[in-house]
Amino acid sequence: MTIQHTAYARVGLLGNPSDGYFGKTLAFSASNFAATVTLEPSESLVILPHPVHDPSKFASLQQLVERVECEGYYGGVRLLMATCKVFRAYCAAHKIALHHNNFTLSYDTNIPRQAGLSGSSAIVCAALSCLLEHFGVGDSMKVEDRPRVILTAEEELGITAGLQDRVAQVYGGLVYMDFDRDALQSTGNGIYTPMDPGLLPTLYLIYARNPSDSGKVHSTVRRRWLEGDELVRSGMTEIAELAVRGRAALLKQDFNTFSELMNHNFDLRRCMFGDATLGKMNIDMVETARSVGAACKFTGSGGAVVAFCPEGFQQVRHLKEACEKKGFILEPLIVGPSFVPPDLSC
Ligand SMILES: Nc1ncnc2c1ncn2[C@@H]1O[C@H](COP(=O)(O)OP(=O)(O)O)[C@@H](O)[C@H]1O
Ligand SMILES: O=C(O)[C@H]1O[C@H](OP(=O)(O)O)[C@H](O)[C@@H](O)[C@@H]1O
Ligand SMILES: [Mg+2]
Repeated sequence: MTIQHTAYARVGLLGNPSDGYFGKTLAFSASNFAATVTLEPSESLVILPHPVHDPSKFASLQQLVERVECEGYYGGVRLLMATCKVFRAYCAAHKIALHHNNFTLSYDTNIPRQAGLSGSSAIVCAALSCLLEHFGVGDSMKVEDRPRVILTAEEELGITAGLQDRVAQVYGGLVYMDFDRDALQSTGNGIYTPMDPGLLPTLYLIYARNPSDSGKVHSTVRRRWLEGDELVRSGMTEIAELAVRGRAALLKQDFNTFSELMNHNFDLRRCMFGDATLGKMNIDMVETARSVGAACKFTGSGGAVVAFCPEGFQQVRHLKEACEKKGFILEPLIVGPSFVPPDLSC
C-alpha cells in the first residue's frame, strides 16, 4: 500500500527568529506551496534522490559549479535519512515496537528552495507522517513531540533552526507559540496554542530566486547569543514581545498596530544580523513593499517576505506594480488547514 503525506510552507508572522532563543512567535502554514513524501513497501530500505533537487548528473562542469554556487551541495536525501534515524531513536526511547517491513521513500516539493519558507522541515514533516503510518504508531508519538523530532532531524545535519517552522507544519493553520525556557527544559516542547486563522487579514508573499542557507544566516547570531552579547539578548526579548502584542492586536482586529509590529520585527532583525548577512535582495524586497506603505518582514531567515497592505486594494495594486518593476513575485498567501482545532477563546 502506498502512503503519501504533504506538509505546507510556513510563514513566520511575528516574533521570529526568537523561537530559537526561548522567545515567542506567531506563525502559520501556507498552502501556496507544499512538500509531499511517498512511502512504498519494498524489499530493501531505499531513499530515492529527487531528479531535480538531488542531482548527480550534469551537462557540464560549468553547470555543476553553477548548481553548487546557487543551491549548495545538498538536497533532500539527507533530510529523509535523518528523519528515519530520529524516528527510530524516538521509538527506541519510548519503547515503541517497530515491525521489520522495509520501504522506499521519495519526495517532491514546490516550496521555493531555501527561501525562508521552511522547505527543509516540510520534507521532514511529511516523511515523519509517512513513517508513523507505515509502522502504525501514530498514536504513540504525541502531536506536541513531533515538531521536536522534526527539528532533531535537522540538528543531526548541523542545520541551525528553531521549532516554530515545525510547529506550524504539524499543527497547521495559525499558531501562537511560547518557547518558555522552563517548559522546554522540562518537556522539550514549547506551549503551542492554535488560533483562529480567520483573524488574519489578507497577507502577501513576495519572493525571488534567491536561495539563502538558514544555518549560515543564523550561526553568528547564535554564537553571539550564547556568549551573552547584550544587543542580541535584548533584541531577542524585544522580538518575542512583538508576538505577544501581535496576538492581542489580532484578537482586537487592530491592524494599524499589527502593521507597526511587523515593521518593527524586521528592523530589530536587521539591527542584530546586519545587512551583509541579510542580503541585498532580501532587504530590497522589504524596502520595495515599504515604498508603497505596506508593512513587511521576513517569513523566515531570508528569501521571502510577508507584506500587509493596511490601506486596502489600491495599495495592493501599487505593491504589485512595485514588485513587477523589480522582478519579484507577489502572491496572496493562503492559510493552510488546521490539523489541531483552534481554541476560539484564545
Ligand atoms: N527544496 C528543497 N529540495 C531539497 N532539499 C532541500 C530543499 N530545501 C531545503 N533542502 C535541504 O534542507 C537544507 C536546509 O535548508 P534551509 O536553509 O533550512 O531552507 P528552508 O528555508 O527552505 O527551510 C538544505 O541544505 C537542503 O539539504
Ligand atoms: O530566521 C527565521 O525567522 C527562521 O529561520 C529558520 O527558518 P528557515 O525557513 O529555514 O529560514 C529557522 O528554522 C526558524 O526557526 C527561524 O525562526
Ligand atoms: Mg529550513
